[in-house]
Amino acid sequence: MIKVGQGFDVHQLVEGRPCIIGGVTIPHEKGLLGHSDADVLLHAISDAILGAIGEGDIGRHFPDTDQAFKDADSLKLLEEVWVMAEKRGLKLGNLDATIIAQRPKMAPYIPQMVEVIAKALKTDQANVNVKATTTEQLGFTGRGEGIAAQCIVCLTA
Ligand SMILES: Nc1ccn([C@@H]2O[C@H](COP(=O)(O)O)[C@@H](O)[C@H]2O)c(=O)n1
Ligand SMILES: C[C@@]1(CO)OP(=O)(O)OP(=O)(O)OC[C@H]1O
Repeated sequence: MIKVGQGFDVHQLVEGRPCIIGGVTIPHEKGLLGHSDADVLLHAISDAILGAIGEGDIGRHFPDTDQAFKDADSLKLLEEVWVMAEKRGLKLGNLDATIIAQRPKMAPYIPQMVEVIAKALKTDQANVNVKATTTEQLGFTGRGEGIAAQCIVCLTA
């Protein structure tokens, strides 16, 4: 059995917040705003997994109206989502994710993101691909107002 899912998320970039992406804190003059730590990449991955198993999205499981998730570590949320996939007898086939950001430069941090994500999903790093693109200064990402991420996953029984 093969299950596929896709996820997409956006968070605003503001001053006074840490810039945490893929479980890695990246030095930057702005950080991502959210109820949780606003890790846009881990949210897109979580939503892709939840999509693959027909379980809606992270807002359904970890509501932003619940103080329990205020400043929540999104890596812990991803680990909880992964338990739901494992309970269905599923393993990660592979995932492919894209961070959409004009700045900061993600490339130096991507190997560490892959390591963190592979560990959370109990898989080989070869099954996890993370990449980044600018939008050539166009749109909200291009103006540095926010960062987006998207992900597709393939889960196998
Ligand atoms: N925030 C980003 C955006 C891009 N990269 C890397 O730079 C390459 C060129 O980006 P383009 O948008 O001009 O295609 C891209 O392939 C990424 O490797 C990055 O590290 N951080
Ligand atoms: C992650 C959660 C946790 O309350 O809060 P946010 O950081 O606001 O992130 P979002 O991508 O809007 O998803 C909703 C919530 O699940």
